[in-house]
Amino acid sequence: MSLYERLGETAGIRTAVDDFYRRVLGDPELAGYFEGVDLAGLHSHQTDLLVQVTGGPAGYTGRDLAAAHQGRDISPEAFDRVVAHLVATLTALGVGEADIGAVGAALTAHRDEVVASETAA
Ligand code: HEM
Repeated sequence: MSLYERLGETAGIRTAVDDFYRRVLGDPELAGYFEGVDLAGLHSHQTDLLVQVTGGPAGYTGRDLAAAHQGRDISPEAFDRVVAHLVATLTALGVGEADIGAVGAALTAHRDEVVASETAA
């Protein structure tokens, strides 16, 4: 069974993404990054991406992660908080520890594309 199936396929992943953004937007240290963002579009792209990377159908049509996050001045601390919220979501939904580790590792692999580099203007 793929991770996609264990997460409850697209419906389960959508539920997880909703819970995840509730946590992120409710975090005063993160909410500012999302001001003025089209949240419906973000939910849908984030769901498609997670479906795709966990072994479900490939349907992600958003920008690549470097382009989506460029110029947002995302700090390493903000990145870690976002990952922690996703771990909290998956824990609350009863996802197993090994699967949470796999999702966490998949996200952390993209750290350099998301976090602002110190030399960026
Ligand atoms: C590995 C971790 C992350 C992944 C996989 C991820 C994934 C995504 C995806 C798929 C999109 C949609 C792109 C599109 O619609 O074209 C997006 C947009 C966005 N992300 Fe992330 N993200 C991550 C970390 C973060 C962090 C740490 C922050 C801020 C603290 C953040 C803030 C945003 C914002 C503000 C947008 C909206 C961009 C826009 O609509 O113009 N992301 N992210």
